[in-house]
Amino acid sequence: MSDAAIEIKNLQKTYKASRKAAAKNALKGVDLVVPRGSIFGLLGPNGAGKSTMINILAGLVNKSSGSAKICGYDIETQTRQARASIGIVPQEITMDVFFTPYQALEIQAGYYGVPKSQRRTEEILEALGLLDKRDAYVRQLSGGMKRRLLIAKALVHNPPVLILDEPTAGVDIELRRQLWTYVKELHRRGTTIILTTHYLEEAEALCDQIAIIHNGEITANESKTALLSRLDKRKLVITPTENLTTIPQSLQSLDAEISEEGDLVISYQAGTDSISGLLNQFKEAGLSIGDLRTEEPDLEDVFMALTYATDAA
Ligand SMILES: Nc1ncnc2c1ncn2[C@@H]1O[C@H](COP(=O)(O)OP(=O)(O)OP(=O)(O)O)[C@@H](O)[C@H]1O
Repeated sequence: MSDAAIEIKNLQKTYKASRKAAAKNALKGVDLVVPRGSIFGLLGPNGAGKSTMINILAGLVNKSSGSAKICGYDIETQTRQARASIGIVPQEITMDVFFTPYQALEIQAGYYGVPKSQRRTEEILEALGLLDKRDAYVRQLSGGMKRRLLIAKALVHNPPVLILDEPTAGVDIELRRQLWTYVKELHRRGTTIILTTHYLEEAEALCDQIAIIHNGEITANESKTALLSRLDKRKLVITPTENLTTIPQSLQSLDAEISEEGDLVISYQAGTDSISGLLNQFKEAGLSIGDLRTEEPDLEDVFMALTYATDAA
């Protein structure tokens, strides 16, 4: 059995020009390996190519060149096994509203050829908190319930790989927590999870490996810890004893700002700038320190640096 849940090699996609738009090179030779058993975050700004990549894996978009395997099965030559190995929770809520959740899952199971004796319809409905809605019409479900039903549909054939495309966009915090509890449970039982999200703190909390895609190219792909340690920018947050409303003249050469709380926040390079030097400058400006702390970069800082640094250059 292949060690990789997903193995993509030199994947390219060019959307043909239409009357309304020029041709678009959406994926420019992507190489990506998603290890089995990981919770893998795929991050990128709007239009980066995430959906194109996912849709190629799902068989909804044809690649222009390159290859992709799901659990070792080539999407082109072993299409049936590749499709059976993956469940996809789409971004948009698209569902036939005239069925009940129970019927929707049964139809989906039929579509995947799951024999009646092996169906887990009730179990899945229960796991996603939808059992009491099993016979309600989908159109009567709340937005959050519809989203849970989408996850349920992606699970009927028990796929070893589950892709969640922006699953919590517009979902309230309570429901988001519930969804993640269930996703973590699936992961614990051995499912590889791939997640695209705009909520960077969500990727930071959940994913063990993260790839960043930008303009159809992978710009980073490493463990979350390695990614976070990439930036040597740190923040020194000083709470002065006196009220500070403007940055004193002698500190204006620093990368400093005053926060809403009235703290002086100085960004510095770890390893280059010395904290004691910064503190001396602060004291020389005639200020005294009430409190002091340093902050590590978060995923948002790393994402911004990796995604937009090259654009600005
Ligand atoms: N069917 C299509 N025809 C032409 N161009 C397309 C088509 N689908 C996507 N594109 C273009 O390809 C690029 C990548 O789009 P894609 O939807 O893969 O990005 P994304 O990273 O998923 O963005 P988002 O986060 O907004 O969903 C974009 O420039 C988009 O406009």
